[in-house]
Amino acid sequence: MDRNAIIEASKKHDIVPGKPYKYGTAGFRMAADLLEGVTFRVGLLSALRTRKLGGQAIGVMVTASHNPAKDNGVKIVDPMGDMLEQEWEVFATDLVNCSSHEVLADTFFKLADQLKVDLSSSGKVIAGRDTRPSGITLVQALSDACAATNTAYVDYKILTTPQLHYLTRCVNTEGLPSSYGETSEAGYYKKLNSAFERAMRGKRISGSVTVDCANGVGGPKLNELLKIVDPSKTGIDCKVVNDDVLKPEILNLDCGADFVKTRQRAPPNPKPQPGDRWCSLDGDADRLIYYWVDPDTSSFFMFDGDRIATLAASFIADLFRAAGLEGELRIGVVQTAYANGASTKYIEKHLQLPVVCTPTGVKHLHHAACNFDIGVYFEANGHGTVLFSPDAMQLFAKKAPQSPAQKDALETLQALGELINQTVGDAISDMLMVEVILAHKGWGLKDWAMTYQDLPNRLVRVEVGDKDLFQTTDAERKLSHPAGAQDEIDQTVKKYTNARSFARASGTENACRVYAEAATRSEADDLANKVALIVKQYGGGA
Ligand SMILES: CC(=O)N[C@H]1[C@@H](OP(=O)(O)O)O[C@H](CO)[C@@H](O)[C@@H]1O
Repeated sequence: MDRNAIIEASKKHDIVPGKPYKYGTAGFRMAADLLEGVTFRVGLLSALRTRKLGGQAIGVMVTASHNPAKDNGVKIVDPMGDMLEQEWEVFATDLVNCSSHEVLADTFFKLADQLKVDLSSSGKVIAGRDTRPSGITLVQALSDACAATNTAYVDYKILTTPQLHYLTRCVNTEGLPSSYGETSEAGYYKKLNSAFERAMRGKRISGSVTVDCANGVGGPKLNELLKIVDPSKTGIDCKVVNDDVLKPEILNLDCGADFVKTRQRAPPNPKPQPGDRWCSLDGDADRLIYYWVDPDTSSFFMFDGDRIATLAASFIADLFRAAGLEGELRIGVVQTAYANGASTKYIEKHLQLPVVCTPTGVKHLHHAACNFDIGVYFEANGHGTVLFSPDAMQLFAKKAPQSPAQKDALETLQALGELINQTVGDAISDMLMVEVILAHKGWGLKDWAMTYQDLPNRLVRVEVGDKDLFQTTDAERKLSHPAGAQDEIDQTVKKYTNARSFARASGTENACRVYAEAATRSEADDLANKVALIVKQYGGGA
């Protein structure tokens, strides 16, 4: 491998030196012009990682996020489709923060040495990007890094984030008994469609579902899937809205999962009619939020990640009982501190399932979910999935059913394991899962809404002088630094009924986040504002 080739390629994608960057909650995030040099360096890291893993392919995704002007991201996907191993996040950070092209090339060779990577072996990187034009120059930086390091490179062009995770796993399991599916976008649709039909088991979906696609990549991809879905088999009636990807400026504008979750209301356009079942994806189709306007009360009701997790966990636990598997496999739910306290209580007390709390970011939830035979994980914002361990899948296939009901439950479990994306939270796959579960339970949204009542809550973004002053412990539920801040938060929380509040530095934005919940709306709002003031006070001046 040629040092000069790396230096020359790096010069084409200069990086604006500034503050040090860290591999955050979901990869590196920053304005597109800065991200170009970062993406080149992510390519170098991937060239090392694929070789370290014996040539298994590494995925790199350039993604859409909430603010198309400022907030762009690049992240690395490991061979089985899960997030980059944490130890390697540090190496990624080291490469990104190199001060010159020469230092970068030297650091690359030094890391190869340190990690005992054979640079003469072969490696492979596959890439995907969202619908924004900035993605084109970003993947060019990636492909230049691969060329300079003799790494095979395949550009899958525009994809949803979960599709790239799917493809990464498929490439690496091709021809193996553990093959995850056909390594193509068409293979992804085929797998979903066939598992969806099998999971429905002749049940019919009642009413239509309207999917707001945030004017992001989920729109065209969902339309692709719908081309092969046969509604006569399941009764699915899926209407796709906000699927215009030709105008990048309207991505996530007044629509999408993040809009619905943070504003706690439906997108203004098109406007849902009372009683209609709606859901929203986010810009790269890895988050999902359901909602409706209750025709009886005319009030807006949202089914966020916590609700989707409880729905999935209760259905799968019922199937376990029906299949005679109780006690044989462990089901658990993984949440973050942002999960509504009422959902946690419902899972522990009503469903009688264990709950684990991890730091923010699906990489943490995913790893914790792997510790269960069936691990249901969702962030409150609608990002999550259900992981079925290989042992669990084998048991469903092998166990001899004692009755037609057991056979039915075992086959439904098997189909769910195929339908639900096993690599990462996938809004399209999760949406089909929700439709399957509602149809099996014979539930309308009212039934789903009645399972428990959310505690009123408020999430506030607080700009501070230095967010890095804020360090947390206890799965981000407490501040260890700055000294004194947590005591003040504790004293404030005590003054409210059924209250909980915490603060942490965002891993994707230059700000802190404060979450508060309490018995009433006004108490939750008031508490959030008080804690935000404490954070501001300790935040090192704006
Ligand atoms: C409160 C919240 O929604 N935080 C989001 C947000 O992370 P922050 O580290 O809070 O900025 O972006 C992450 C990546 O999309 C997502 O995983 C996470 O849930």
